[in-house]
Amino acid sequence: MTEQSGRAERAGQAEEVDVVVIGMGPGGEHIAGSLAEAGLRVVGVEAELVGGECPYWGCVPSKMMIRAGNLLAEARRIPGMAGREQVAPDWTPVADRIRAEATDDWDDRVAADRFTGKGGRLVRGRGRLAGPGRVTVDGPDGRSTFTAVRGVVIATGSRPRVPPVPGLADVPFWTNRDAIAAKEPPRSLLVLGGGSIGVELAQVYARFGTDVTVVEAADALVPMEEPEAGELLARVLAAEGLTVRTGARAASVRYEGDAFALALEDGGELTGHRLLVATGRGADLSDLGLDTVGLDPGAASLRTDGLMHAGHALWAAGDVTGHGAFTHVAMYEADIVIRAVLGESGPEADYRALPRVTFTDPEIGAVGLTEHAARERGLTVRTGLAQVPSSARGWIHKAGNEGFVKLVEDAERGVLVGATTAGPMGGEVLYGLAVAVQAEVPVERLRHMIYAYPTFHRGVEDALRALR
Ligand SMILES: Cc1cc2nc3c(=O)[nH]c(=O)nc-3n(C[C@H](O)[C@H](O)[C@H](O)COP(=O)(O)OP(=O)(O)OC[C@H]3O[C@@H](n4cnc5c(N)ncnc54)[C@H](O)[C@@H]3O)c2cc1C
Ligand SMILES: NC(=O)c1ccc[n+]([C@@H]2O[C@H](COP(=O)([O-])OP(=O)(O)OC[C@H]3O[C@@H](n4cnc5c(N)ncnc54)[C@H](O)[C@@H]3O)[C@@H](O)[C@H]2O)c1
Repeated sequence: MTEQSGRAERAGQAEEVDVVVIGMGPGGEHIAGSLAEAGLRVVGVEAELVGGECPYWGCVPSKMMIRAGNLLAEARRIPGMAGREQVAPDWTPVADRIRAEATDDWDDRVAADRFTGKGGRLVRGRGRLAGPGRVTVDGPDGRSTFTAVRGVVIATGSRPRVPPVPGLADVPFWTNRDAIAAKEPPRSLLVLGGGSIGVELAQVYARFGTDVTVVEAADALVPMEEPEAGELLARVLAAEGLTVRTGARAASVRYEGDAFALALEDGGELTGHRLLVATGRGADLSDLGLDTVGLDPGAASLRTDGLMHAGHALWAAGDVTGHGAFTHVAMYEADIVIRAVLGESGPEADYRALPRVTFTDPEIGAVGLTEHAARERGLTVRTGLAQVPSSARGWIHKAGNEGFVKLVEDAERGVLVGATTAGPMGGEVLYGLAVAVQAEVPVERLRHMIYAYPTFHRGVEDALRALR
């Protein structure tokens, strides 16, 4: 604390700074750090850990778990391909690695020092707006108030959405945080929700010996993606011994002894030693003081324009904007905010080629519109589908080669508006198609280029040939 800020706080006055960033997840940390490096007086406000959900309870530790699960799965593919295998899964190195390498045992000192090393000032506590350009923070040392002369950035992320299933609020269910911090795999696990979190964590735990059941209300797993992706995952997960229940709605939940009982609307009942609720995430705008700047605290997300303005001298980035709960969206929007605050020109936000990767095995890469979404928009759609196992590389790969490439073309313009790449390294195969969607490369051009043999991405050429 500087002498001036100490005096201001003791006197109960507002301290003047250039920018206040509320929420220091991937989006907020990038904005606050970059603006501080640019020489602005920046206060970063964080209620929990600098770095947010991604490094401590999200992307990073979950992908460490997935890497470990994939190693086991690859070893189990050795018979018939490369000899004999004897695999003994052990969660200890996974849990240890998450503590030692990913999260420092959920200690954010390195991230906090990184920010202050750039010249920023970290204020711990819960921030809220108290009028235009004014922020109060309630923290361990009491309340501080700031006036941000350039403006305020809201990057408060999202939190799990818990459905109103009778009994659920009264039982000790897991969210992603418990599933990431677990020191041992449970004997059995019920997973409510078959979206990204549900399927990624379900497959990992099953590979470490947990008896897993996935309960998804929609008719398919990962229902926001192409139906072929959900069908593929259901088939693969079932082959690995998981139980997958789609079109299944939970009617009530009980916790008795050491087990959960999940009653379904169709009359069935499922049991498990742990219950992971992974039914989506959403922003919580209720306690951000949005009413003090004329915005609706009851909205589902913070509406922004193309330069991420949520209001006058007020910007937002990341999950809170509702454009896709992904770290790459938070970072992309953060870059736009940084430019806007610094008065630099640049393109507005463009979500046409928003990439998603579900890191199951097979990975599900997707970009742009699904066939359904494209038809809903009234486009004249042609689709092309190619199966990975029938490609040269897929056939060579053999064990674990399930997957497909699906292309969605706006036939009137002759450009791709969406693509899905499921299979080994599906998320990496996606890249070329993300460029094609973003740059609107004519399908005719894509047809007449050279695809290296025998790569997985050569399936794109087959799918282009199948467009109709
Ligand atoms: C299990 C899991 C796996 C995931 N895997 C991936 C993946 O592989 N790839 C990917 O792209 N995305 C993944 N995500 C999503 C990714 O974690 C989020 O999209 C990303 O963290 C969003 O960043 P953010 O900055 O918007 O918000 P967050 O990371 O949510 O950070 C927001 C921060 O704001 C703080 N905060 C909130 N309110 C206040 C307040 N009033 N005052 C002060 N501080 C406040 C919070 O404490 C938090 O630290 C995953 C998420 C989960 C849960
Ligand atoms: N690989 C990645 O990039 C990655 C990984 C994990 C999470 N994430 C991000 O985090 C967000 C949240 O993940 P998520 O998996 O919780 O949400 P999600 O929106 O991906 O999936 C939630 C699923 O739960 C289902 N559902 C909702 N209510 C239900 C109910 N009562 N009973 C049964 N099923 C129900 C939905 O139909 C949906 O399929 C994702 O949208 C994604 O943006 C990304």
